[in-house]
Amino acid sequence: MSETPQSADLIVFGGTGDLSMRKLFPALYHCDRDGRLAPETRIIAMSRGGLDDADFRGKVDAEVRGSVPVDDLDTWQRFLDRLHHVSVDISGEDATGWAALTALLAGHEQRSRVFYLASPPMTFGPFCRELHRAGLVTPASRVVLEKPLGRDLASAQRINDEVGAIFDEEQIYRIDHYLGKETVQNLLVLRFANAFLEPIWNSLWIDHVQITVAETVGTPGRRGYYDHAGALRDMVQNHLLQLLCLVAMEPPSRNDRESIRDEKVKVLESLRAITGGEVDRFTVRGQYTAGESGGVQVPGYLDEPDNTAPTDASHRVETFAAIRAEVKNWRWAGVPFYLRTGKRMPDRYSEIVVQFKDVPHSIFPGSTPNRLVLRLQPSEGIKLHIMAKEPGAGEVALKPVPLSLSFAETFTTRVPEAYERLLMDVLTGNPTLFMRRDEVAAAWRWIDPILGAWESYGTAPEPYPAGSSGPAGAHELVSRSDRAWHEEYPA
Ligand SMILES: NC(=O)C1=CN([C@@H]2O[C@H](COP(=O)(O)OP(=O)(O)OC[C@H]3O[C@@H](n4cnc5c(N)ncnc54)[C@H](OP(=O)(O)O)[C@@H]3O)[C@@H](O)[C@H]2O)C=CC1
Ligand SMILES: O=C1O[C@H](COP(=O)(O)O)[C@@H](O)[C@H](O)[C@H]1O
Repeated sequence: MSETPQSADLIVFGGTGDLSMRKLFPALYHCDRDGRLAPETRIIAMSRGGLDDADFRGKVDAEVRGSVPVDDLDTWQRFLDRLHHVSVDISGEDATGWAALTALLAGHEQRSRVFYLASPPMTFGPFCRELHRAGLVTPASRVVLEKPLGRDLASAQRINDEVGAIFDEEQIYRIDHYLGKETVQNLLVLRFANAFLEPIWNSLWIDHVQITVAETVGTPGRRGYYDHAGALRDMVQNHLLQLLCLVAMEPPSRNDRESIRDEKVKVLESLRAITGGEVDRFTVRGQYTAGESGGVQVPGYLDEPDNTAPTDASHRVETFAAIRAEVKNWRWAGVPFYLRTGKRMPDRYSEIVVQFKDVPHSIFPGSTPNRLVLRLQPSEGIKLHIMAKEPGAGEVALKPVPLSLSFAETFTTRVPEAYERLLMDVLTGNPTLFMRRDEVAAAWRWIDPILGAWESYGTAPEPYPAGSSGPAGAHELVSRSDRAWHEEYPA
């Protein structure tokens, strides 16, 4: 039975940015369409944009309407009517913006109040200080911090301290939207609600794990953010490491936020540090050049259209990262975890591949090891490739065939986007799928030496053409046996 939604004010700092337009507003529209937002709930966007409410509603209408199924214009209009815009520049002295926000929120202290920081991480501390100074932080308010939290461990700790000076830890929601994806949550169910996997979920039976997040999109219009982030900070420090944690963690004692977070931290702390000369051996970075993606010619990273021209940082930033990681504990010793992510790849897909070892002794020629593939997107599902006999008389011929579970075919309900789930969790005060401060710190502790080494090289990453599967060096990271599988049984 669905609960009656409570009235809320959701204030989105960075409400005109890429994240807001591509993910947050479409998700909020779906929540509204499904009746999960109370009639009085308001969404107040903040940016330097100098827009009034009408301008902002026009912008959302133009940029978001095409990406959501607007089958009913009244519902779309109701959604637009919830939107407001307040201009503020956090890097300058700007009293008018804060006065306007204060006026808008006055008299609504009883509502659930959520401040969503969808702006560059360095603005998080200043925004929180200004909110406090304006007296807008009520005991019941919550703050959402987008990833990546900082640029390294030191800046993450500083931001956490700054935000922690204004909000209690229970009020802070550190988001990683991959944790809101259905298949990611299903990974926990697969591992801990099925008995057959646990006995073989270790280095005795598993050869290696591949975690891949491939995107076809480039970074047009995002130079300001991306030049200072890169794939390692933007994707690996958070999304890919969270996925690795869920694959590698020990069974938590309960399905509650602290038990799960405790186990994830243990995994992060067990990651074998990659330092000094090992960085060259175990990591690869690349940057896309012009090529063909999705059937059209696209520019290279340095020529992406943007308001700002490329700088030295643009030349050095990676749009592709691959790492051979290892979890040094009893369960996983010696099992490589290959992490890979890149922009302008040939296809968009995110998946976790668990590659089992071969049978101890094969009596059939042509047998290949089992593999479990968890597809996070698109077409979420789980496939277990097993060996089967090809029908027919004569010599036994083997073929790997998938036992396949497609969520779309098995469950008829719409699979919600991760941000829908997570935004509703914040609005209703459920922090289970959000990250704890020590998790973020442990992830940075492992990433920092890699970043440090890459920055010390002072050289450009390996180029790869848009639409290719990354720089040549990335393929060398994967052992010969892993490659053999790809060659024989492409996804
Ligand atoms: N884009 C994505 O897919 C994802 C992004 N994120 C995170 O979300 C955050 C935003 O990313 P993204 O949307 O891509 O970035 P954009 O550069 O597209 O947007 C940044 C937003 O912040 C506002 N902003 C920037 N500086 C200031 C300032 N000094 N004062 C007030 N507002 C400011 C901008 O508005 P204006 O310029 O008009 O002032 C804009 O609305 C980052 O922390 C990123 O890591 C997380 C997950 C996915
Ligand atoms: O956090 C981010 O994620 C998106 C990819 O998210 P997905 O849900 O579409 O897989 C990525 O494009 C962006 O650069 C990054 O900041």
